Amino acid sequence: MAATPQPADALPRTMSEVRQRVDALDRALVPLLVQRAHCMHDAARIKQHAHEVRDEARIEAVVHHVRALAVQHGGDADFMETLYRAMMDCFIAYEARLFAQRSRTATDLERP
Ligand SMILES: O=C(O)C(=O)C[C@]1(C(=O)O)C=C[C@@H](O)C=C1
Repeated sequence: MAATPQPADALPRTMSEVRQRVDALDRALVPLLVQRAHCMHDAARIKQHAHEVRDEARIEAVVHHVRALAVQHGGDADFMETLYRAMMDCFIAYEARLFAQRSRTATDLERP
């Protein structure tokens, strides 16, 4: 998502150009998402009880934060909230799986 609208002469004219831009953004995004997923390993190691994995108060705090960040970067707060709620559901499912594995093996997980 660009911080400011692009000048008309810099706008992509073809789908190939649009997709090149999307691919470049994904190359930047995926490593950050991998790092975010690594935080779930840490959370699954630190949390003591399965009911702590989903933390509604923290979810609302993250949503509040990313809505403000979206606006700050010229984006749409409602879109960012929808994206983050769906994404956090995925992270929570991932963390729950890690927590269950940890509980089964009764050993602390190491970061990959
Ligand atoms: O902050 C936590 O407790 C986390 O485990 C991280 C995270 C997140 O994806 O940001 C995931 C699960 C919780 O429900 C809240 C937030």
